[in-house]
Amino acid sequence: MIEVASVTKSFTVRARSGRIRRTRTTVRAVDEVSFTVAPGEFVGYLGPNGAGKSTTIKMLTGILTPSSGDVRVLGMDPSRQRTTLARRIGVVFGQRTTLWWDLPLRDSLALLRHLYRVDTAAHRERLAELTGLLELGPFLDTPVRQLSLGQRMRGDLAAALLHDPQVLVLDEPTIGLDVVSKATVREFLQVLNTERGTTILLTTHDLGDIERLCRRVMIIDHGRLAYDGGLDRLRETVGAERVLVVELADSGPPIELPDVPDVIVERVEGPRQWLRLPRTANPATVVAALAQRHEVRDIAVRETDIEDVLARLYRGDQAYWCSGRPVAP
Ligand SMILES: Nc1ncnc2c1ncn2[C@@H]1O[C@H](COP(=O)(O)OP(=O)(O)OP(=O)(O)O)[C@@H](O)[C@H]1O
Repeated sequence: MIEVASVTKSFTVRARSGRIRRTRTTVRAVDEVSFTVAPGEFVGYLGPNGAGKSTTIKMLTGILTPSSGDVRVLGMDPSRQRTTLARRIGVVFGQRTTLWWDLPLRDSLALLRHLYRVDTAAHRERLAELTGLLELGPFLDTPVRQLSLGQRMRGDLAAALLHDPQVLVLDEPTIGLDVVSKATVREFLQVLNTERGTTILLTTHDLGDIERLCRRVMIIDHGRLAYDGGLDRLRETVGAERVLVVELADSGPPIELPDVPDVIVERVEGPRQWLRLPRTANPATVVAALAQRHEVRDIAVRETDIEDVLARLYRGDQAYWCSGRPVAP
């Protein structure tokens, strides 16, 4: 559905070096990136600021042409077949709108019907469906400029999906939204993916989006694909720790477990203690060692926040890798 093979995109940047002299430098925004996205997948595309996410998305949608390598979306070359491709994919840039500012939302969507060449009956049916799912009814007749950010984003999603595309590419669709609007957008995307089978590539800095929606994540850093796989494997690969929250029968000093080294008590609150375990430690062994020495009332295992995992990765605590195999930075 989406095939990216050894794609590089370089930009030439001119900078002033002195009062008159200008120097040219080349920035490799995307550097030899390869991945494929199969039909029906929901993939998160992550990376720190300036990593190369938007540049990749612009190449997938034909806005930018790769400097080298090959991009195929639905079998098409996006930069050469941009118009044809536009009728088969949906694109949402959270920071921009495709809607006409002065027109009521309904009229903007009607104009897009002509651009996408959707016939009237199909448009009516699709609009009714999207109006229901995205709860557009109360503001369909409001000019776009008067919509709240959350309402506008729902309008933009409807605009991107009016022509029933097989692939949806989203660049920060929940940016700036409140918790309720975020939940509406996420629920909608989930339905779209699971019930309609729409293939979705989602770029976001919001890890809530990723944790709730994506089975697979790709991480790009300095233009290179640094990870491609599941969130769980990412936690394991980064060597993230787990925390055991233990509730003892009585308050006491920090727990000591000489048989299980590397377990650190990070917090004590009355009878409750927080034990940090390295990823390699088996929680069952720790629980057994605890039970031998203490009367345990309750125990819960807490996975490390994916935010911490990514912060470690972005700081460069780990070697670069792809598909579990380290690759040179
Ligand atoms: N038109 C351009 N000319 C020169 N450099 C560019 C251009 N577009 C992007 N870049 C550079 O390419 C790199 C990648 O930028 P890109 O916008 O793809 O990052 P991003 O991952 O989308 O970042 P963010 O999360 O901040 O949106 C950055 O160093 C950026 O400055």
